[in-house]
Amino acid sequence: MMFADIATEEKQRVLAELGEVKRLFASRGWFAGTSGNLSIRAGEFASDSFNFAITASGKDKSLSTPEDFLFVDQNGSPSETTRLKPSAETLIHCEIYKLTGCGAIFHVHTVMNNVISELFWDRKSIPVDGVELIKAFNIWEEEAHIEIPIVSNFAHIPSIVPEITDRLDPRIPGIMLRKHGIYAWGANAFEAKRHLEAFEFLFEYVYRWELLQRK
Ligand SMILES: CSC[C@@H](O)[C@@H](O)C(=O)COP(=O)(O)O
Ligand SMILES: [Zn+2]
Repeated sequence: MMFADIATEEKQRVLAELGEVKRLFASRGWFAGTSGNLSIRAGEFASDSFNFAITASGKDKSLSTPEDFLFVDQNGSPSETTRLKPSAETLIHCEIYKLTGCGAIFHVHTVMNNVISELFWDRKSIPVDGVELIKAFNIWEEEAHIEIPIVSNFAHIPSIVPEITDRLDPRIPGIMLRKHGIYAWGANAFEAKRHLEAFEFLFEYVYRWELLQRK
């Protein structure tokens, strides 16, 4: 969908929702040292044509300013003239939208997600066994076992993308970057937030349980 064809109200809705999520996550300390980025799609999705609003790069995300977000297209290029720079990790958002057709993507760095990504790096995924909160991912089997994929982290962002393409599991609405952070997505901001919160809960559960087993 062309950016010019998206209604002004839809663009305003997306910016308002992003602002709200950003403030909430900032209050949880989820944007340490300018880390993290958030995006919400605006308008219709086609795998080769879509637009989304994303956090501008390198900003203090605990502050709210008129220059917090900009719209980009499916290639990560600004949809309109702006002096703002999109997140350095915009290409990861582009790829996740393309692969899933989702409506929102939230990325945060936490100590817990960094520790757990290194703890399970050898197996390239984080195992979770039968924890109730797996249901937040719409997985309803009794005692479900899931594996949350972990991919390599490179300073050169385009190098991270092929591994995401390869490892993304359609059942699991998130992917971990090694010693970097989690990307979680959903059909809309409500769902992406639910998924992100569930991931962080499960990471802490798995970490604590793992420590108890090792005693
Ligand atoms: C300042 S450390 C975090 C960054 O390197 C990056 O991983 C990140 O999440 C934020 O980058 P940004 O370009 O602001 O979206
Ligand atoms: Zn990051």
